[in-house]
Amino acid sequence: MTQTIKPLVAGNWKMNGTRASLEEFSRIAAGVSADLAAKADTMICAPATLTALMAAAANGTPVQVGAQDCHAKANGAHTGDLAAEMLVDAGASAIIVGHSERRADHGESDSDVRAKAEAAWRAGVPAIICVGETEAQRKAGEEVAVVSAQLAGSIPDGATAQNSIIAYEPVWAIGTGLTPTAADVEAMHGAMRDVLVKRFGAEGAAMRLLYGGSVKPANAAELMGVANVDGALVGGASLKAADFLGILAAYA
Ligand SMILES: O=C[C@H](O)COP(=O)(O)O
Repeated sequence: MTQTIKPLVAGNWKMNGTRASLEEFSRIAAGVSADLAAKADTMICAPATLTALMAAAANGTPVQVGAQDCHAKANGAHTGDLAAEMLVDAGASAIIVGHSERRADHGESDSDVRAKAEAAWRAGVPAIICVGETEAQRKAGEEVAVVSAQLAGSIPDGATAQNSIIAYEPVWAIGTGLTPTAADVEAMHGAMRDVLVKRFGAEGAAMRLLYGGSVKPANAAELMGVANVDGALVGGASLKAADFLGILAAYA
C-alpha cells in the first residue's frame, strides 16, 4: 500500500443541487472533524451554479470545493462553457476532467481531456483525471489496455503528484450499485501505478489514485483498504451527509 499518500475523498454532485442543498453541504462540512481532516482530504465537486456559494459555506472548514469540468481555453466565444480560471475564481480548488459521463454525453476524447487538464494547471489547480473501461471492454478482458491507453492520452506531460489526481471509475460501476471485487481493483490500481511510475517516476509513485463507482458506507472500508487506492470519487452517496460521512469513516 502507498502509505505515505494522504487520501482524498471527493464527492461529485454531478447535475444535482440547488441553493437549498447547501444545507446538506454544511452538514457534511460540520461532520469532518479535525482528526479526520488530518487523515484524509475531503472535497465536494459542485455544480457550477453552486461553486461560489459552496466555497463560501466551506470557508473555515476542512472541506474543499471542486468543479466538474472546464473548457480548455481561458476565455473567448464559447457560449455556455466555463474556463478553469472562472471556476477557480468562484472558489474551485480542483477540477474533474474526463469523467465518463462527459466522454459519453459530449464525445470528449483523450486529447480533449488532456487539454482540459492543462487548463486546470494553467488556472493553478490540480486536475482530477478520470479513466475507466465499459462493461463490454471488461468482459472482453481489455480493461487494463483500455485504461492504460486513456492514461497515456489523457494525462499531459509534466504531470506531478501535486497537479494531477487520477480517478479510476469503471463505467459499469457508476450509479449501478455494482463494484469490482477488491482483487480486481487491486489489479487495476497496481497496473495504473506501474504505468504512472514508468512515465513520471517518483511523481507517478506519489500520485493519488482514487477509486469511483458505487462507493457506499458499506463497501468503503474494503475498497479504501486496497493497495494503491488513495481515496474515492463518490457520486450518489456524496449527496447525503450521512452517506458521505459514512464513507469517510473508513479513515476514522
Ligand atoms: O464521479 C463519481 C462517479 O461517477 C461515481 O458515481 P456513483 O458513486 O454514483 O456510482
